Amino acid sequence: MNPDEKFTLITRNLQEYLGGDEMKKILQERDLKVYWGTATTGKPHIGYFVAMTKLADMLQAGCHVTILFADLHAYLDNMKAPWELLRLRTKYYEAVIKAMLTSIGVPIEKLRFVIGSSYQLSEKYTLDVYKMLAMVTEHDAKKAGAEVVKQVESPFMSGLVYPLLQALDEEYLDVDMQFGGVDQRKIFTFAEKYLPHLGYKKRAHLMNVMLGGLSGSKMSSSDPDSKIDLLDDSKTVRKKLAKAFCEEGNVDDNPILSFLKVVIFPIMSLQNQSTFVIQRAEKFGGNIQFEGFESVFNAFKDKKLHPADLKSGATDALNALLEPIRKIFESEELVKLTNEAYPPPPKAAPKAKVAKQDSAASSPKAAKATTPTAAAVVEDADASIVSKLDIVVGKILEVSAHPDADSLYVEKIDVGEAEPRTVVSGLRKYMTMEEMKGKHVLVLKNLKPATMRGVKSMAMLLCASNAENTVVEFLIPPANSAPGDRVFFKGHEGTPEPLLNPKKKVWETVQPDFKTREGDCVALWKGIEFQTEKGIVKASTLAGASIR
Ligand SMILES: N[C@@H](Cc1ccc(O)cc1)C(=O)O
Repeated sequence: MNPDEKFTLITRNLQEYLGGDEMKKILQERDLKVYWGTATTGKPHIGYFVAMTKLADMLQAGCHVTILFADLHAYLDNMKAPWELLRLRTKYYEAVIKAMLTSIGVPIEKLRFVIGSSYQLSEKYTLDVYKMLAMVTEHDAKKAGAEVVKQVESPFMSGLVYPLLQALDEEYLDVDMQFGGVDQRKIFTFAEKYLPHLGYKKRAHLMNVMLGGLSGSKMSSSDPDSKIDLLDDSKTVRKKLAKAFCEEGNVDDNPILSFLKVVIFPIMSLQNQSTFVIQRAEKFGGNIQFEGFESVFNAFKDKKLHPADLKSGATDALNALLEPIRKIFESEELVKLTNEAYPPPPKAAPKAKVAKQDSAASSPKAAKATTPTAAAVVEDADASIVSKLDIVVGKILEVSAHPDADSLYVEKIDVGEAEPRTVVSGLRKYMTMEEMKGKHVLVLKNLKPATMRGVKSMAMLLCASNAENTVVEFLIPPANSAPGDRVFFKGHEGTPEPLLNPKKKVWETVQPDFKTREGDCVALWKGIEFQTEKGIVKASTLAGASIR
């Protein structure tokens, strides 16, 4: 490969890169040195294939590739990985990433793997951190981390230090360029600005596209419906892809097409294949074949390729990538590591059966049959019906009076998604707009949207109210809550339904068992506390009150 060909391969399918001229200049003399870092937090999902595929390109183009397991960063970012679990998480990441690379045909012995804390605590590095602390403004540090570090109400200093260390890593890993998702952009430009202040060279930056989440926004480790775990079994993969957003003829907003474009086809091309086959039964017209991504893209755009067929082809291709990873993770050692690194929530209810059995849920008998003790939970899927509700923390961004109804407000609520949701609530009798604005609240996200006097409400605010219905107040999430934090009930954890089927009356079944506790106003379902990762949920003054 000549330098131009290398450059083309290194930069293909990227969303963006900075420092192309410098890269080209170096390529005239030698191969490039690059690193990709990952904070060892939640379990990696299939979105990571995008970066792995790119690393495969880079290796093919002669690059020296380093993978950084950024363990300290996982801790600095709001303790996404708690200190005790940090080593285990790092081991898990190492095993998963290596399995992914093997699965796409990358020879892992050609890569260098480094753990962040192995050099980030050295005297020299530490002194550089202090030097940066003395010259970076709080404003710049905050801005740099805004898309990467979890944003909370009372931010910790660790989140401000995070981008500083990421910038320094470029120097200490001795590379020409850093590669990462386009979400890293602000940290990358921060590094470009500050490394020269320390007398270090400014590096080039390469950014891959982010795979859209299956349900619309970005794929997130904390939203089980938005992501496909690398260890999901083939049936689950099929089911999740079947539900993914993929509108006929729509090529602009299509996670399935993106996945084919940035993962499947590049991997095929590295293996000198270009034919993509979608298996289809004879009675539906038999298999379909495509040469290159463009031909799939065009067929879909022209509505000659149906979403169901596209999904089916993508499912098979993805399952083929995941199968070797699943195999590797069957080993006793890795099963143990997985459980230790990601301890399952205590006494989790069996998830598998929850989905199909809810028809009986509308019968009051089924709902009342269980007692609030965790022991009663097991086996009976309906006993955990509450886990079907998708209740999350929201932040009220705006409130206005409904244009056509005296009792209603219209709010814009940030529920941790790309866009705030519009919510209509009958709260005008009970509180002022000023009392609502900026508040953290609980919202139920997966009721079927309802149009109220011409305004479509995309979620429901949960409130406590007294028996006479004269006092209504918000449920208050724990301190430091952030939009999108999910509410769960100990012993009844599960995956919420994407959208509740109104006929199954899940909300109607669960709601009568919602109460605030006598004495301390803690919100309960059948005596079990409303809880997020950060603590428990309460009403401010109403005890023994209903919740709706
Ligand atoms: N910021 C990266 C992790 C990372 C940390 C340190 C680095 O040097 C590089 C990358 C992420 O979001 O996962």
